[in-house]
Amino acid sequence: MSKMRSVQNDLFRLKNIVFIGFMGVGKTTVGKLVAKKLMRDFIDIDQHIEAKEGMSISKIFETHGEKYFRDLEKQTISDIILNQSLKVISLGGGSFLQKEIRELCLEHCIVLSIDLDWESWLERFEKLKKTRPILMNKSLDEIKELYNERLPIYNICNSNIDVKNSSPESIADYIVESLKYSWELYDSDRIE
Ligand SMILES: Nc1ncnc2c1ncn2[C@@H]1O[C@H](COP(=O)(O)OP(=O)(O)OP(=O)(O)O)[C@@H](O)[C@H]1O
Ligand SMILES: O=C(O)C1=C[C@@H](O)[C@@H](O)[C@H](O)C1
Ligand SMILES: [Mg+2]
Repeated sequence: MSKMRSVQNDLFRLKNIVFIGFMGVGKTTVGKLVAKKLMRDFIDIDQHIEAKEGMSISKIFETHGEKYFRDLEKQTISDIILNQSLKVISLGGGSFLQKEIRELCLEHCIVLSIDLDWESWLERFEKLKKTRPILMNKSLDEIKELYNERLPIYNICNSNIDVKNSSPESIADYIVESLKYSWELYDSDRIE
């Protein structure tokens, strides 16, 4: 009995891994670590846009408005996903709300949602509020409403990762182990 790796399996292994989730849950922090552990290149969409535009996300919102940023986000993500493979990509927290981005990611990538409960998220709020324009000028009640509104969208994914009380390193280890397991499972299904 020999183990044959099919073309389909090779394609599965080439897929980009995409992290989604609410602002500040750790997509950038964990994505970078996962990329390193899998020896893949890492792309953070917010950082990519900042470099391309030569200004911070806050400044882009301030100068051009949110619509301009959302269009840029859609264009950037589509271009990367349709033209690159084997990457680990962390999306901006609001991008998955756009239907086109969601459909593209779900069709072409492995989509992992990083989930952090509201109480744990609140502990990070002070650190986040200066650099996330969406959090500025909003009361905590309004932010909680936004958090709850977005939850069902982040649940449209291939897998949810609950990160409460875990260090970035241990979250990344867990994700890498789970991915390797699913790749092996896929292999063993194909024993001929
Ligand atoms: N597992 C963790 N435990 C404690 N702090 C964390 C953890 N993961 C990330 N952080 C901290 O939380 C903050 C936000 O993390 P990060 O920038 O990775 O979030 P993000 O999901 O990429 O946010 P955004 O959607 O705004 O890009 C950072 O200060 C980071 O150091
Ligand atoms: O959740 C959001 O809407 C955002 C999250 C950040 O990653 C940035 O993309 C930007 O601040 C908007
Ligand atoms: Mg980020």
